[in-house]
Amino acid sequence: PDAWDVAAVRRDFPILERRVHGHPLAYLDNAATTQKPQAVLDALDHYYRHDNANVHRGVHALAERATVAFEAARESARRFLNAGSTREIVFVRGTTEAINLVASSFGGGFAEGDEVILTAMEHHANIVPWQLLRERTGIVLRVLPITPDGELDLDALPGLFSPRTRLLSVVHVSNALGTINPVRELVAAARAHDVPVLLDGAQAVPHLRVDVQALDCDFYAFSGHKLFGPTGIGVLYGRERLLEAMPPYQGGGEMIRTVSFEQTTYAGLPHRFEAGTPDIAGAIGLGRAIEYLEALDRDAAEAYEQRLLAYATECLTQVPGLRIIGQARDKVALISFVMDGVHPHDMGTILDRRGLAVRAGHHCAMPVMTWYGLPATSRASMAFYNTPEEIDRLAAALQYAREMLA
Ligand SMILES: Cc1ncc(COP(=O)(O)O)c(CNc2co[nH]c2=O)c1O
Repeated sequence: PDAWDVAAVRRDFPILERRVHGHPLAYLDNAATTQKPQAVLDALDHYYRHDNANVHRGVHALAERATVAFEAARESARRFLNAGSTREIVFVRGTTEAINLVASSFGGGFAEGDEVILTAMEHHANIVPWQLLRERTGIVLRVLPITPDGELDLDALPGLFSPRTRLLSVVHVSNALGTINPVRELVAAARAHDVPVLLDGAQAVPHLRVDVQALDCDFYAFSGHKLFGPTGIGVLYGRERLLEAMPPYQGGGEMIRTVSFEQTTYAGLPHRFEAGTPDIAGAIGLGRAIEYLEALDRDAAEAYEQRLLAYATECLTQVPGLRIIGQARDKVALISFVMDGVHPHDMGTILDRRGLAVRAGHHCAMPVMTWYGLPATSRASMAFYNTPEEIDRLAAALQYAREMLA
């Protein structure tokens, strides 16, 4: 019997009752953003209805309540990542801003000729910030290749380290391929060269438990909207020792202690990296999403998703002319695919007309598409509220597309 009651979980997500083009919505685009449980929607409404005020330094009741709720969300994020201290939890807009913050503040100290190791599997959010840093500082980017199955070519990793290597920045789970990278192995390899590691956790956190102390990584980034929380809020975990030595990312209120035209002193961690009025409601919503996840049986959810991935892989493999892109041994419930004779955008439209929401395109991972010689793929990305029936509808629609267009 299923330890995972998907019908009960689906009742937590109002939007899943929607119909699209006259069909029940089958939302299979979770890698782009996830849907939100009622508890998160209630938390956002409750905050604005009962507790809204600006945070920190407030001397009135509402400001105190808002500050307590905001900092409680930070504690939830700390607990979720098992960070050692809330001083290591910086609220950002999302994974993109988290990586830009590290590139700008931590990378700002890099010298011409210093090296950053990336991989060919990265999302643009973990490529372009390093290219912007390269333009400013003259650093060198080294790229770890991937294999035809969509795994990192680990044999090539040792040769990429040099005495000039300053950082290894790598995706934990690929949004284009679904690959789960062996991040503990990657951190151990970097540690052997005394090189810090940033992990892009955007696609990992909705599927896997993350323990930054066990991983021994130096930075970990994720977005609230991939974790059943609001958009516009995310978290950068930074090892306290490193954050303490980093200059501020942005200047303004909240991040200062004293300001004069002669000299300004900065706030301590983590507020030094949080200039301006934060996304208070977003942080509270994220904290609520984390509590929602913590109340679930995460082992059962992971096992359910893996069964769904196996079923979907079996169903799609049987569709004539369909090729799955990314066959790593360790994957989250995400399948990229192409079909001979049907462009992914046409495929997306056909599926949409049947209420099936998938993503078509390069998924902000153009180097991955280039590696496979493809302009784009279709991508079905599942969460623990998707069902085998939705996979059956997807497979039937793919068969239809094949008969109509190929
Ligand atoms: C691996 C990875 N890194 C970084 C990001 C950027 O996150 P953001 O700052 O919250 O936008 C994404 C978002 N990935 C996707 C966004 O839309 N479709 C996707 O696959 C991602 O999948």
